[in-house]
Amino acid sequence: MEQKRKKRTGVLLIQLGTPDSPTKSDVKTYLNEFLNDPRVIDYPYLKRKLLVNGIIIPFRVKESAKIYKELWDLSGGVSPLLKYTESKTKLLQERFDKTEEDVTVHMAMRYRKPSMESVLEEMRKENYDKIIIFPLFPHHASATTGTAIEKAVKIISKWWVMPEISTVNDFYDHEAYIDAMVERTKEFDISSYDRIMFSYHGLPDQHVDKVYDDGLCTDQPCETEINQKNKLCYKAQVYATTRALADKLGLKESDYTVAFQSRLDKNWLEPFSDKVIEKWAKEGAKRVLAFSPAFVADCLETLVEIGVEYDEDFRALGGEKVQLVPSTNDHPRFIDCLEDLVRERL
Ligand SMILES: C=CC1=C(C)c2cc3[nH]c(cc4nc(cc5[nH]c(cc1n2)c(C)c5CCC(=O)O)C(CCC(=O)O)=C4C)c(C)c3C=C
Ligand SMILES: [Fe+2]
Repeated sequence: MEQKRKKRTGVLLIQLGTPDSPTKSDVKTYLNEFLNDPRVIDYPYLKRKLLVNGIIIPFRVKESAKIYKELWDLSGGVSPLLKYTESKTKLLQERFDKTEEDVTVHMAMRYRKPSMESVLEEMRKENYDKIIIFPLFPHHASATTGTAIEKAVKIISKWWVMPEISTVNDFYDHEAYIDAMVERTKEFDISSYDRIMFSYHGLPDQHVDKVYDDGLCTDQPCETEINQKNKLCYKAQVYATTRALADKLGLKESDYTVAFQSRLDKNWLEPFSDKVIEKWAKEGAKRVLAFSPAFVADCLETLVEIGVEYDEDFRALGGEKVQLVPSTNDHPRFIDCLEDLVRERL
């Protein structure tokens, strides 16, 4: 009898992407690719072009390049987002190298390099039986998970031979992801902080409203429950992560605040993290512990926005310290999470 052939699986870990370097020209190229994505700035083509290329990029690029330079300086001359995506890929591969399964782990960035086109072309040549598209975002958003899956599927759909395809849509409540965040907290004495913030990347209100066929996100109980209607709503998922984390950290609801950072304009999810920090400083708070669970790798938004800018603003108003809890990065418990999510799909 013929021996059963072993199934070959290729995993594609996808991160958001980062500029090639912190120069103005590389940051401009990155912002141009990123912000012209219709799932990110969801306006009709001409309106988006005018807004992004006529207003946002010209007004933003100088400041963005400056903060990217700060990030590179803080992180040894590399993008931490790229560095940690590479180390996650290597560590996950090592897990599968020790097993019977034939699994190869690749990584790509949705914007810039390594590009999804080039990595998926390598994967096509491998002739995998199955491809697992794995965006590295715990919370589902059209601007992150959605665009990564759409692009991968668009590229694969042009192949002559189609492999089996599986996707990871979210992992906001995966036990190992929550545990990895909790492990990161162990180097801090939570009881020594007078305020605790869970600061998530923001989203325009209209992005969460578009999850619902009738009504708005604010009509839903997203802050207190996940249900059939809001299960893929970013806001509902970040609150669910917060409840799971608070539970494991032994925090009561009154001990912490959920807030949203990195907005481009005022019609984004509220409360805004920077405003909350400002209010706390004015109330006389001295020490803030800030978690940023939407990011599974440290990046501009964690190391510079929270770790430097919020800290400076807080001190300027009389506070002592905004302490960032590092992202899960390549913590072994987070690699457990990745392994688990792949294994469930083999
Ligand atoms: C964690 C999930 C993310 C969501 C949701 C998200 C939405 C979103 N972001 C922008 C605009 C910008 N984001 C920028 C940086 C950035 N964003 C994420 C993740 C999410 N974004 C990451 C991981 C990073 C950092 C990348 C790095 O290189 O370290 C930037 C660039 C920086 C800046 O100029 O401030 C912009 C711009 C929008 C418009 C959006 C949803 C609509
Ligand atoms: Fe962003």
